[in-house]
Amino acid sequence: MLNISNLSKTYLPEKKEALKNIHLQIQKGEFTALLGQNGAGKTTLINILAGNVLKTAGMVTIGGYNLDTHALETKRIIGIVPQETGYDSTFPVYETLKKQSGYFGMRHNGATIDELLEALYLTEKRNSNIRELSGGMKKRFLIAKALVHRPKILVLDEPTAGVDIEMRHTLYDFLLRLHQEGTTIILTTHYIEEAEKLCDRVVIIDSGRIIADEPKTQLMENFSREVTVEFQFDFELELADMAFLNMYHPQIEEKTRLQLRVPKKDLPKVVHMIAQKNMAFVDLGIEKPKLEDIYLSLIHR
Ligand SMILES: Nc1ncnc2c1ncn2[C@@H]1O[C@H](COP(=O)(O)OP(=O)(O)OP(=O)(O)O)[C@@H](O)[C@H]1O
Repeated sequence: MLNISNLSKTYLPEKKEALKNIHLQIQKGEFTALLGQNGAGKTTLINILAGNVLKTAGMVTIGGYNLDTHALETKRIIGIVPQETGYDSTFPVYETLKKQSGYFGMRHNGATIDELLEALYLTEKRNSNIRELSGGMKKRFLIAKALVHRPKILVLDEPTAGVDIEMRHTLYDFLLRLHQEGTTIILTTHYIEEAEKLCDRVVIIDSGRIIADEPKTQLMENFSREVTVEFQFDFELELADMAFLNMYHPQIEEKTRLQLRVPKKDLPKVVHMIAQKNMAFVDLGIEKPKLEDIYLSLIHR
């Protein structure tokens, strides 16, 4: 669906290398998170796909069309939701979406626009000037604008930044529905829980390079070889009595909870070691690392 090879971008005149030899293949129907710190190169990549920034080297095909030779065709396949909310216009919402449809030769898609306005909670604002929308409404308007031509791929550059929590969850539901209906989605975000909740693949960019690209479950699996295990007892514990567990870094919380860091393969052994000491626990919890921990450990590696 999207094929990026040897993609590089150097901004002149400072010769800032924003992307360094990027390779990325996105299959139809994937929901991919593109993560990276400020300045990692995410927006540059999206702007290249949108045709707003010229690449320095490499090849991009979108839905089989080469971006260099078939720019117009690529625009029909992809919908881009830009990061900035500086989008300003004195035109009304509905009229702008209608005009946007016109660019793609879609003249009778009033029903699609109505549906989008409804799903994005903008129906009441259909006749308002875009300038009068709040930041969060503008974001939703930009999503509608990217979708009026029913693109097969939707790319969103931090769609939920500055959007309140309730509306963020509404957007998650909207994106999940869109994905279920077959749209391929690429999402950049700084909210790791967003990637965790929505995406099935995680690509991490650092200083213009892809440093991780894996199915989310695989990435988490690779990093979750060690888990935190917490045993709850109904009597008070002494750290000195836990020396037999020293290799698992024992810690006592609120006198009755014992926390250990245990490689997964040692879990049965640890339970056995505790049972052998006649320490009957009343509850047991296992905490796997979160995507956030994995992300931080990768970019600081
Ligand atoms: N027009 C430009 N001219 C020169 N340098 C630029 C330009 N646009 C971006 N850069 C630089 O390229 C690098 C990548 O920037 P980019 O905006 O792609 O990062 P990002 O990952 O989207 O960051 P953020 O999370 O802050 O949006 C940064 O060092 C940035 O300063």
